[in-house]
Amino acid sequence: MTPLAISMGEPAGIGPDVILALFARRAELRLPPFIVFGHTAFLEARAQRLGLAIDVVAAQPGNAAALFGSALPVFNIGGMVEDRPGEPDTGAAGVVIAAIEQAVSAVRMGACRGLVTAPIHKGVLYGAGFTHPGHTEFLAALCAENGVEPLPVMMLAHEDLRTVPLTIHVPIKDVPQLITGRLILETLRVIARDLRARFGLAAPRIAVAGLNPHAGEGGTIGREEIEIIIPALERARAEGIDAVGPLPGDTLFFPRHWRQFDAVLAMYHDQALIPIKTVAFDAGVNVTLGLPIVRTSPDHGTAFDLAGTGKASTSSFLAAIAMADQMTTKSA
Ligand SMILES: NC(=O)C1=CN([C@@H]2O[C@H](COP(=O)(O)OP(=O)(O)OC[C@H]3O[C@@H](n4cnc5c(N)ncnc54)[C@H](O)[C@@H]3O)[C@@H](O)[C@H]2O)C=CC1
Ligand SMILES: NCC(=O)COP(=O)(O)O
Repeated sequence: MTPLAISMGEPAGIGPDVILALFARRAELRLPPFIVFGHTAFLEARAQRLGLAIDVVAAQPGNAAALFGSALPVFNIGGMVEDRPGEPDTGAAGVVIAAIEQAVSAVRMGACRGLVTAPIHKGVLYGAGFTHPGHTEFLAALCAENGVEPLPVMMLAHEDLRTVPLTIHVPIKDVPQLITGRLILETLRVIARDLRARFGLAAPRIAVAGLNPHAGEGGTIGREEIEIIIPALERARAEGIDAVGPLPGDTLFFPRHWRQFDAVLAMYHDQALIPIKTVAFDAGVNVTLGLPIVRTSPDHGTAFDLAGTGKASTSSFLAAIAMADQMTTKSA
């Protein structure tokens, strides 16, 4: 069976802990085979620290499934990575970045089915010269065809609540300038297409939040709704996209309201992520739409405070593996 690819993420964080903890329970959880793109010696050391009796073996995607029953298959990325939980080191950034690059390459070549990324620490990578805001944009760059990048769309998904931030990791002061009719329309196209293709929803219905309090209160508390969002929604509806809005962001996430929709397009990061992390921090999945590959991730970050302790919850990572498995099995 073609394995899933998992990128190791920030070594000072909980990503490696959670991968190892889940691998240790792979039979009980009936996990699909996966191969970790990371550093073998580091993963051995972290497993030992956590008291997990795991054999770590250098592998290739082609033999990962056969090894998975007896040892953790790792596509080794050369470099120096020390087992120092909670103590990030920019010296390991090259391995973290190369792990993502190699994993994407394996998925694009068909050697792996889909990609699950463990969390990276953006501040640490920026300190080492990484210029992409996060995985989402980096993955789009890695998936460029003839120099043209696909529009990557971040979705946080849990059961029937799915939220999408239109603008992602940008300062809040820049948000109004970044909200354009074109970005709204193109994002809605990606959401509608991937809700059909990846989530199997035949007729997706998308709610769109306003930017301003009370969605601008008829233009008296801001005019972005009237000047930008409403015209974009009219164009989307003319293309057959079932988009409703702009709806006030504060009442949209009242369960009776969001349950009427298959996804909510929010205008900025926290408007989209606070609701899902409030109702489903343990089981939310970050899935990137718009890419030619399947990519999922847990909704949490590196949690330096828990790294190396064995106390991190594995639920969200498990949900991310299950979603990648389901999406790639369907399309296989
Ligand atoms: N996909 C990714 O690569 C993501 C990366 N990050 C990055 O992670 C770093 C830290 O971000 P924070 O805002 O501190 O968020 P965080 O999710 O790392 O931690 C927030 C709080 O939640 C707790 N927590 C997180 N995951 C947990 C788990 N599995 N089990 C139990 N408790 C858990 C932490 O202990 C902490 O108290 C940042 O650099 C951020 O950019 C954040 C989200 C996703
Ligand atoms: N807040 C979500 C997050 O930080 C994940 O970003 P990305 O690395 O998936 O782009």
